[in-house]
Amino acid sequence: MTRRGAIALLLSIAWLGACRKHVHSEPAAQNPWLDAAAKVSLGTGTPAEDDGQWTMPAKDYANTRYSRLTQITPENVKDLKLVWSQKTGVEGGHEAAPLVVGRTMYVVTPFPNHVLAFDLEKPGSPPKWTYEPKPVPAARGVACCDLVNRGMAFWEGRIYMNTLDDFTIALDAATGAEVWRTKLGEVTRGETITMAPLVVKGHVLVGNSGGEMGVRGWLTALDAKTGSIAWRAWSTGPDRDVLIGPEFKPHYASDRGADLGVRTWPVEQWRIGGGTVWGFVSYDPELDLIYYGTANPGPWNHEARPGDNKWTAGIFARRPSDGAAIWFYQWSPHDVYDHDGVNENVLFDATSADAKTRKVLAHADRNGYVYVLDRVTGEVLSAAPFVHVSSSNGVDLASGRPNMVAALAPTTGKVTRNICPASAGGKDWQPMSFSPHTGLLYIPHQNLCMDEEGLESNYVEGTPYVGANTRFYPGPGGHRGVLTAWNPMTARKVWSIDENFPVWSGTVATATDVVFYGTMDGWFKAVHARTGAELWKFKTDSGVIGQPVTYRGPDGKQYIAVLDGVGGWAGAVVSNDLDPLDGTGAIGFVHAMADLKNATKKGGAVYVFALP
Ligand SMILES: O=C(O)c1cc(C(=O)O)c2c(n1)C(=O)C(=O)c1cc(C(=O)O)[nH]c1-2
Repeated sequence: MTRRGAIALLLSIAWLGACRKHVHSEPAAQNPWLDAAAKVSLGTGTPAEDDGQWTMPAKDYANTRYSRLTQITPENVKDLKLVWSQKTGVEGGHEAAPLVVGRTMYVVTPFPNHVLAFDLEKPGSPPKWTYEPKPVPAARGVACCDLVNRGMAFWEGRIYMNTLDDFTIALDAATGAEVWRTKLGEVTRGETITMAPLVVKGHVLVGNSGGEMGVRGWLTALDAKTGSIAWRAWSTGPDRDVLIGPEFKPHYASDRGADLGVRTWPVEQWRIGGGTVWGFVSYDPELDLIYYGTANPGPWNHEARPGDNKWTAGIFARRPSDGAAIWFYQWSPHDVYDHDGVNENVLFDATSADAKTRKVLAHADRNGYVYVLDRVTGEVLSAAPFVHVSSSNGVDLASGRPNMVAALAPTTGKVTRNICPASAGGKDWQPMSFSPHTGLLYIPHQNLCMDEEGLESNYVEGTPYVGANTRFYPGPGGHRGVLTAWNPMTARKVWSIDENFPVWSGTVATATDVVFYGTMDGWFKAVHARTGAELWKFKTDSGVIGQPVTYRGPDGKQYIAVLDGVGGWAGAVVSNDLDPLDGTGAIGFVHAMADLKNATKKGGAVYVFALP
């Protein structure tokens, strides 16, 4: 078949798969944490937030993206109207959540990372101030997956932001004046920053990107007042660099022992071994622990790095004051697929069928499993596939390790086919929401498999260090995107909506059982949280990969806001003007996205909706 023929076939398969809705049921295992009688609640670890505002991308420290606002309901959401919209002035992958603090909305764009403050009190919400940090253009050349920025954080009168060229900056929220800026990394080494900072007890927590460039990952805490660096916890290397000390008590034996961040790697490989920290950070104020994931070990070609490659592709619990590691768990020991481990961790309380209550976290990993972990100890309570998984056969709860299918591990010079999920995973960075009202997670994700061939790779500072040829294509069913409503206490899908393109936006859930999400072909949708029934949709100019938010405006009304501007890894074919006929583009993602150019165009705007 010709390449064009193959693409046409792929398109028609994908189209057939678009927008179907499924209701699913599978028997649950014998596990008191997997039982219809198990209950969830927001729990004592979640402080009561002011639902009128949205001060951090994840809404709250627990990363719920859940709002208690009730004006917009399943009955009246069909009447939602666009009340204002403004272009950001930048066209590219807009992944950020707008922040709303008091009477102002704050938006950050992809590179060059402009910040816009909109006055919500004036008609049309005109800009109040803008800030341009002027990152160096060289940062564009080393970002792996588009030039994105996932948002900012508000804390005590200041806005905290990161730039693609490795600065963290504090701005006066009232005026946009720069208060301090601190350089955290080196673009010349391939380091960038795309993640949203989180402020915890006066520390701004920031992690780096560059796992595809031989960067060594870290999470850094800065003093929110002064910008000075309080601590840095590396994701590889000796215990002293990883801030592993006497308090470190991982649940699984394979995470215990001295200097595993060195000893689980070939000599010196940990220095260029990845484990970057580019996802969302959660915080439990009661346990006083932060939770965050570490990304893939580098290079992708795993034959260059035998061993578990600690502490990559896992999750750390740390104390925010000094960064001390408390526990670690590795989703994907010796990750062979770039499955990373940075997806968000949503904190809530769970009561098992036998009436034991534990503080847990839920995590939908790129490796295809939704995990529920005890967040005090790091023990895995359950792990169940939420997408088609061929690369492993379940997770062994005794060891915590996935049962990998050896025959599907890619090798150098040979193409291994039908690896599911693809490198981008069952779900990538796009954050899910959690409703304590329905007890469900609303997971935006993709349905992609891949073929992969390992390549020899040599490390040259500041250049790609991947060592793999990959080719992504739709998974079973032919649709490339899914919104799944998932019960973490039965490990069952309750309903799902198939979308033609990967669902690369965040989701938000409200107390009235409305869930919002966006599609890469530019639909912003509201669905019923209990059934998945479509209730409303609006067509934006460009595809939506941003994180929707909801807030109470100065007039007392409930608003919904979202950014459009297609891009990210999945949308790089449009945002980076890649040739749709060259399937190797964006490390093989373009092969699955050749038709996106026909469905949407570049953009970048904020859209705000309300009832009349
Ligand atoms: O290893 C890394 O440092 C790193 C960084 C990033 C990033 O900063 O955007 C992504 C990834 N990896 C990655 O694996 C990935 O799937 C991904 C998707 C996206 C996106 O914004 O759509 N970024 C990234």
